[in-house]
Amino acid sequence: MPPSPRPLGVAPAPASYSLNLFPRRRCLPARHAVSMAASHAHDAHFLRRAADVADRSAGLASPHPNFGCVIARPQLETDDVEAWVVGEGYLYSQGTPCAELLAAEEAGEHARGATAYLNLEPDDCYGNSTAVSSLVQAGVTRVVVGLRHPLKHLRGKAIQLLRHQGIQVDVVGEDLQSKLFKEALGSCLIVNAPLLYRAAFHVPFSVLKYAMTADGKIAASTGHASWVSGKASRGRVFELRGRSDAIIVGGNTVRLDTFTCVVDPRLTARHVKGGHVPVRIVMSQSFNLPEEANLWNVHDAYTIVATQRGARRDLQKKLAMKGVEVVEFEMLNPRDVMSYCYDRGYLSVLWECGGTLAASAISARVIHKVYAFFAPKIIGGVNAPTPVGELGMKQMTQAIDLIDVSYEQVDRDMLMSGFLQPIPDLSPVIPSVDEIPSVDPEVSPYETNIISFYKTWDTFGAFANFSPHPISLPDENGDCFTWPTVEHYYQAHKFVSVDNPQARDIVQEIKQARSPEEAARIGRTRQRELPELIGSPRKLM
Ligand SMILES: Nc1c(N[C@@H]2O[C@H](COP(=O)(O)O)[C@@H](O)[C@H]2O)[nH]c(=O)[nH]c1=O
Repeated sequence: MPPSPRPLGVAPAPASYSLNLFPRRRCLPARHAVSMAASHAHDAHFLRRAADVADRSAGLASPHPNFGCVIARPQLETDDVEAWVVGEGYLYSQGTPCAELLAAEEAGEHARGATAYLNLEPDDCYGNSTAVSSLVQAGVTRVVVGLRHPLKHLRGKAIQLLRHQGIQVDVVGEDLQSKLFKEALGSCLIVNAPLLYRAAFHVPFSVLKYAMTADGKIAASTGHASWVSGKASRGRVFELRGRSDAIIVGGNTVRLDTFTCVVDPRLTARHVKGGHVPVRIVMSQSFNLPEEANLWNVHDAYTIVATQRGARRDLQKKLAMKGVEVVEFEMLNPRDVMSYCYDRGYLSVLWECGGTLAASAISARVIHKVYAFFAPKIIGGVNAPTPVGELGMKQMTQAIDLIDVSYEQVDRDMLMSGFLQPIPDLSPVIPSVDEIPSVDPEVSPYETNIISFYKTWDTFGAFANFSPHPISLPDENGDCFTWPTVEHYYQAHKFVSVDNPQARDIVQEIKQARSPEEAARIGRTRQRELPELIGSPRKLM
């Protein structure tokens, strides 16, 4: 609870201010009308604080975003800007009062003439006790917004409503352009990275977490893994789980830990009593799972087993009797499971799986961030498992570079975290249709019917060659063949029109490639090595 501010004894300040950025050291008498320019430095400071406040709802508010609201007004009696905060709040669960209402209630009369800082444009606009009505009734005269709402049907609505109520609304990157906002904007993006990724890619924000010894192993060759990382690191893992809607492990993790009686995983966020308990998802194509396991105790947490259609129906029934939900997929793969999680409203998923499944998820481009705990120990073991299995990369130059990498020591361990794909910054975004004429009458709202699909994770990424979905087409003999991806089909058809056994072998090799990346690598390499086998383009269909 911020210290209650001393009344300034002033009438609500006008909507715009002019602040003496270098106030004289002596305290001005409080009766002086407070005037302050919207100082970018102060705005950035409070916006960053709003993002930090919003982060308190991580894992609790899903599928709602993490909203934070800080209401502040200058107090000339003190240089301590923290004392300028008169109220703050965050959405602490679904169906609870919005952050703006909580902040306004805390600020009371001190909200009049103050500025409200929001990490994200509110979503609930219409009706009482909503973000907009709370700010209007509180009497704030200015609102600073970090990010417009990323969901198109909500984008720009609250901003427009607040402006219609005569409140000055400054959006970072639009009305507020200054490098001073770089860090605060970064905080606004990160605190809602799950929502931004979900809105952009239509899959939950996925984090791959593993603990690895200094010699690159996640367990001994026997599978024994208790523990690689220390207690403090495992505490951080509990926090990560507490922010996630679901945790994913492979069947091997359950089998291994249970059969070797090593650590029968529970995958619960045991750091706080009564904290958020994520769903546990086991991906197992064969359904070759133990009848008894901690994970089947649904009193700890809800458990889902994702499997291939028809796998071990007898065991499915037994687990279903224990309250485990079994979901069957035509072809069990990370992207389909993530689409399923998207449909269930999950924002954030934590993958705590073995290397095979981790590689498959990375290849399917559903992993967005990595948390790697490095432990200062050596275990050795030629067959000891490693964090990521086969990605089809044969040259180090193909390695995926992490971006926005952070390093942190956690007791004796080192935590490295980084993004595999940049946070999709949906701002500056196209303002909602009815705002466009006021923004730029020349721009038709339908200008944006051009689509791009450079990457499989673009909105229309399904049109990209690498998009992980099969296509069935007649081959040169007229027989229907199902290609794993368009890339497989494209690379193979460089060689089909040459009647040569080597060319036919290459086509077979590409057909068997386990990923579009591998198909591309084979096609390009063979094309470079044997240009004479490249056929003249002919009707491919
Ligand atoms: N051994 C190991 C990890 N192993 C992961 O944690 C799971 C067991 O966690 P729990 O079910 O909470 O006991 C296990 O299934 C595997 O996914 N994680 C780590 O952070 N550090 C470690 O040293």
